[in-house]
Amino acid sequence: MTMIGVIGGSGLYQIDGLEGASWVKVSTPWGKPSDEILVGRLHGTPMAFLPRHGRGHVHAPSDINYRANIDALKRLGCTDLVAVSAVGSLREDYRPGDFVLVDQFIDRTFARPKSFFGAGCVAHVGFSDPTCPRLSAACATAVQGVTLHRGATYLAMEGPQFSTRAESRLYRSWGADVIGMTAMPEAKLAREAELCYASIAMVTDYDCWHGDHAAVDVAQVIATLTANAGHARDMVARLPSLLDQRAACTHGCDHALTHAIMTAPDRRDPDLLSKLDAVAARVLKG
Ligand SMILES: CSC[C@H]1O[C@H](OP(=O)(O)O)[C@H](O)[C@@H]1O
Ligand SMILES: Nc1ncnc2[nH]cnc12
Repeated sequence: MTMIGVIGGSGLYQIDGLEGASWVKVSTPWGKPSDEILVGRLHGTPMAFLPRHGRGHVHAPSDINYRANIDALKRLGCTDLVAVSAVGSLREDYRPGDFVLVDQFIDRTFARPKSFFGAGCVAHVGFSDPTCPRLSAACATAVQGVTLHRGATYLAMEGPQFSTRAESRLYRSWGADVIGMTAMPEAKLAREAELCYASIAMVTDYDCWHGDHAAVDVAQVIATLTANAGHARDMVARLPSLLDQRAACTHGCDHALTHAIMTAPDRRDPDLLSKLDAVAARVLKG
C-alpha cells in the first residue's frame, strides 16, 4: 500500500486538501522530528506532510534532525518520500521560478549525523542512483504549468551562510546544477530506511556566480518562493493518482538493506538494534 510522505522545504510549511487531516506528534529513538506531521488522505491515498524546518522555519539546515524526520515518516508507514527544496541555480538556463528534478548529489555537508548505522551495526547501502526513478517520473508528470529541468545534480553545502563567489564558481566547474543546504543527509537516510526518495527543487536565485544578477539573499529567495509555492502544492495534489497502486519498488529502493549489514549477528549492539526497529525492521526482525 502506497503512503506518500512529502517533506516541505523553505516556503512550503503546510499543504491543503488532506481529508481527515491532523497534526500528529511522532516520537523516535533519534530524537524529535522537525515538527508534528500532518497526516490524512488525498484522493483516498494516505499522505504525511512534514515541514523540514518546522512551521515558522525554526530549524537551520545544520540543526534539522534528519534521522528523526526519516524515522518518523517510516514509522508512520510512508513508502515514498517526495522532498521539496529551494535551490540556487548554478547554470544560466535554470532560471528563478523553474522546477528541477534532481537525480544526483554532491555532499559537501560536514556537521550532521549521516547514518542510522554505526558502531555495533555497520551497514553500507548502495547510493549510485540516489533517487528513485519510478517516483521521480511520477513527480515529473505531476509538475505542470512551469518549466521543469530533469536530470540535475544538487550540491549540498553546510551553510547557513550562502557561498562565496569562489565556491560558487568551483561548484559550477564540478558540474553541479543547483545548490542547497538540506538534501544531504536526507536522501542518504531515506535509502537506509528503504524508502523511495525523489527530489523536486524550485530555483529561487542564481547564487552569486552570475555577473548580471545580484548575489542571493533571503528576500530574493522568499519573493520567488511566494510566487511559486502554488506549483509545488499542485504537484503534490496530482501525486496520488500517479502512485495509487504499488507492489515492490521496481528499482529496489525498498530492499536497500538486503546485503548492506556487515556486522555479524552475534556482535551487534542490542541498543542500536532497538533504535533501528522502524528503519531496518524488514531485515532485523525475527
Ligand atoms: C531560505 S534560503 C536557504 C534555505 O532554503 C533551502 O531550504 P530547503 O532545502 O529546505 O528548501 C536551503 O537548503 C536553505 O536551507
Ligand atoms: N543560493 C543558494 N545556496 C544555498 N541554498 C539555497 N537555497 C536557495 N538558494 C540557495
